Amino acid sequence: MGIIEVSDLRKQYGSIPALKGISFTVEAAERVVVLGPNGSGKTTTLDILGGFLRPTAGRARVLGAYVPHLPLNVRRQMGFVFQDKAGLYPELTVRESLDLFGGYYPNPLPTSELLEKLALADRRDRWVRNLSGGERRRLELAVAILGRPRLIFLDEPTANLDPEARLLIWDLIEELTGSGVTFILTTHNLEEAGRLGRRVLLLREGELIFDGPPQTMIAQAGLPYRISFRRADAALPPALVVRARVEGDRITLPSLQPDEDLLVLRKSGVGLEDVSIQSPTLEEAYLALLKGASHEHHHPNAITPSLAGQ
Ligand SMILES: Nc1ncnc2c1ncn2[C@@H]1O[C@H](COP(=O)(O)OP(=O)(O)OP(=O)(O)O)[C@@H](O)[C@H]1O
Repeated sequence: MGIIEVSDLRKQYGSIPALKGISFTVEAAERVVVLGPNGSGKTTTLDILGGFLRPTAGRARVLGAYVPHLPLNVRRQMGFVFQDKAGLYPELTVRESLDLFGGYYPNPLPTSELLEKLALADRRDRWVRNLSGGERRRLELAVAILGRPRLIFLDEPTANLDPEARLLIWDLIEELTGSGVTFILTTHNLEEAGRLGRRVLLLREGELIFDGPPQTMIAQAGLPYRISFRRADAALPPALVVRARVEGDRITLPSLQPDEDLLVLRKSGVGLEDVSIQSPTLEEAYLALLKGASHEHHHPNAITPSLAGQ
């Protein structure tokens, strides 16, 4: 049984279809990044899985219970950082907040350990109302993990954070995954998605158009690699010269088969120096797949055959 099992989930806000029937399963200790443009249904998905929002149709089972009625013993195993929805009390200090929320759980992490982990030790006596945005986010994360949850939802956990705070959060997420915690998070930062996401769910207009590892997403987009090398005297083979971009003594060649093209180059006697092969980025793949999906999306089943097998 998966930690999360979603089947043909739909959400309609009046006449707005926010989710048009998505299905997926998440296993223990997976780290799933939900990607998609503004309004594609990411927050709606997390809200439904957290038990905060009733789906219009379809089913979602979380830790063995069906949403939206998640019993207390299930909710105690879940942690959340949601945009602008954290129930922090402005008139409490950081330490008082952790002590208060810790009281809700049978075996909370010690406050001192949380302060240390989230680099909040020197802010322990500051009122929540006076915390900076980044400090507040770190406190929200501390509250999310203090009950030792098995499943953590993070909606844009590092939005507007400085690079240091972002790294601290990435390290914490990786550490917790190592101890078996399951994460489902959203981000608009493709670097973050590539770093954290062992699996990507890509939403567009309420439809799931890709589900798989970031590397597969890059491959799926069918974008060229870039072979780059320094110019030598010999001419490029005519088959490749039409694709080459020349800048000073550096030549860049877009290539769908970099290994084959390199072989052709080497055989042709072109002296290659400083050769590098650059893969398309996750961001390029993201943009390409969304464009492909927009092309398809007037058809009733918007998942293209090549994506459907993922
Ligand atoms: N309470 C609501 N009432 C009406 N429409 C809503 C409501 N909440 C969300 N929507 C609409 O549902 C769609 C999906 O919204 P959702 O917040 O899930 O998108 P998102 O992918 O999280 O976007 P973002 O990246 O901007 O956070 C959008 O068109 C949004 O306007």
